[in-house]
Amino acid sequence: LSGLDFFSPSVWHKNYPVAQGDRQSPIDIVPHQASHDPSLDPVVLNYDQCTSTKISNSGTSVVVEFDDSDDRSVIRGGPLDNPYRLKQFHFHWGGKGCHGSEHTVGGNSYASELHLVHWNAVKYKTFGEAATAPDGLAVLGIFLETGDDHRWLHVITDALYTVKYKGSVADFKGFNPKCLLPSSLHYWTYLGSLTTPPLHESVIWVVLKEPITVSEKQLGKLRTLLFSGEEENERTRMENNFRPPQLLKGRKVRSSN
Ligand SMILES: Cc1cc(C)cc(S(N)(=O)=O)c1
Ligand SMILES: [Zn+2]
Repeated sequence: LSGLDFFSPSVWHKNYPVAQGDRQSPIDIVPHQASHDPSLDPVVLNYDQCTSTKISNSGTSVVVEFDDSDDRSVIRGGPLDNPYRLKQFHFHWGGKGCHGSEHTVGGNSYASELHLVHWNAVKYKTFGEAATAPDGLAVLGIFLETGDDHRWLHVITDALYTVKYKGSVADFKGFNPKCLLPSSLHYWTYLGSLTTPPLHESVIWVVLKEPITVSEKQLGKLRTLLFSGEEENERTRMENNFRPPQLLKGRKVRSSN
């Protein structure tokens, strides 16, 4: 089995017909076609009280989970009518030297993309319920470009050996993702979906314009993860776990200032 069998966007529509829906993600963002909307407020991230709980290998990415039993860490403002509670973050990346972001900008990919997933706990009782509602989730997308080492990413990459195989989970406490934010919170926003099955059309996307910088060495450590489980005799490296851009289908992308 090649890595392709573990991550095959081109066949998802067979089991998930919504893959060909009207608000699928990711998309190619064309900056000059995005409409600047002066009514768009800045996005506000209250991550001060948030701490992580677990790190896991979901079989498609490495996921850091948070305690979302109260509003200790939320995103609000921007295009959002309510505060959305931080649930988890994860990454998408390419193969050695290849690009691996999901959203592209003017047709250009970044090396990787970080997704901070939040849910609308004002309107919905559980994450699962929010994940199927049109305004249920808000995902903050941050591009990663290669250059110098990121001074805090090593906290995550140093823990990856504990979750090498699909299905593994390990304690991962005390990590605050505010250290992964770029200096500017200027963003593009549009209505979209989860980018891996079940591809629910439940995401308000907020994609930051400014990338963060990580080193090729740090990205390479993400590729030591495996798509496969410990019991499988195939050792399939986790890489190229990104879905390509989907059709805009008439949607408008708005731009904060
Ligand atoms: C399947 C899935 C679940 C979650 C929570 C988030 C995503 S994504 N990549 O759209 O942020 C995908
Ligand atoms: Zn994602």
